[in-house]
Amino acid sequence: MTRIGIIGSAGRMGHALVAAIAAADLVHAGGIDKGGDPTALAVASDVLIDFSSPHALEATLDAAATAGKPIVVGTTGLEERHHFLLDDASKDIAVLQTGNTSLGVTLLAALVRQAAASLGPDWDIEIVETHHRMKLDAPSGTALLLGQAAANGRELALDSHKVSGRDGITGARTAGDIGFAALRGGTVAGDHNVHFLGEQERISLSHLAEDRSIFARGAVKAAVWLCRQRAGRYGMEDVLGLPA
Ligand SMILES: NC(=O)C1=CN([C@@H]2O[C@H](COP(=O)(O)OP(=O)(O)OC[C@H]3O[C@@H](n4cnc5c(N)ncnc54)[C@H](OP(=O)(O)O)[C@@H]3O)[C@@H](O)[C@H]2O)C=CC1
Ligand SMILES: O=C(O)C1=N[C@H](C(=O)O)C[C@H](O)C1
Repeated sequence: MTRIGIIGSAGRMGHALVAAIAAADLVHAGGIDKGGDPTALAVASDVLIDFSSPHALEATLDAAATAGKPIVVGTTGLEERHHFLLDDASKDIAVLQTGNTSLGVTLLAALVRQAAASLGPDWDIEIVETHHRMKLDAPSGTALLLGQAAANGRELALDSHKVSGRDGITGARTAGDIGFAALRGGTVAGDHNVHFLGEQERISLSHLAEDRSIFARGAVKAAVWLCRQRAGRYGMEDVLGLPA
């Protein structure tokens, strides 16, 4: 039976993961939080799942690569340098990183890509996300993932078209921008709305997470799948057999 080690085990997602591992009849190999030893955890596990902090990533990837164990990274707030670290580790081990491990958002990303490609550049794209008051990063990893899907559909680079958190005299909207707005409050597990705004008509594609158990189930499914993969970089669409 697959032994799963958790980075960020005492957190909200850590608790949800422990429940999902038990529900899937798998083995919880242990967990660490800030100050814990990722090397010992990697040795004791068949696969690692990391839902913690970007600050943990470098040491966690080193531990996974040294022990030769695959890793699912769900932590958000990652910067370009973290993606270089992920690319580097994926030369030696199987690495799956995603801003959202749910089935629903993975499907939504494919739909957003298709809609962006079909509607064309005359339709403005705005992404609105709502999360609980404790969330540390914005825009959410999911919003960025959906923005990337829209940019892929339009065959353009998200970095040069991303506009986040407008305030003040912003001027008129630039054609081709992909806008992001973040709301924070209460206990919302994660709502994402992708708006396509055209001339006299609008389309909105949405995903509403009712409980973070959906992320935990997806992460556990991904971890089991990842144990059978070669070294490389993967996404949830690979696990679920959906288009990227
Ligand atoms: N991809 C997805 O589908 C999802 C991603 N997330 C992301 O997962 C992450 C965690 O979310 P959540 O569980 O709500 O957050 P919490 O704050 O509840 O938990 C984070 C945990 O990580 C631990 N941690 C912090 N720094 C380190 C470190 N350097 N090394 C090891 N452990 C550390 C914390 O320990 P301590 O208390 O000791 O600091 C804490 O137990 C966030 O980035 C969030 O956005 C969340 C849900 C779904
Ligand atoms: O911090 C959270 O809670 C969540 N984080 C992820 C994100 O940043 O998109 C996924 C989910 O929306 C919950």
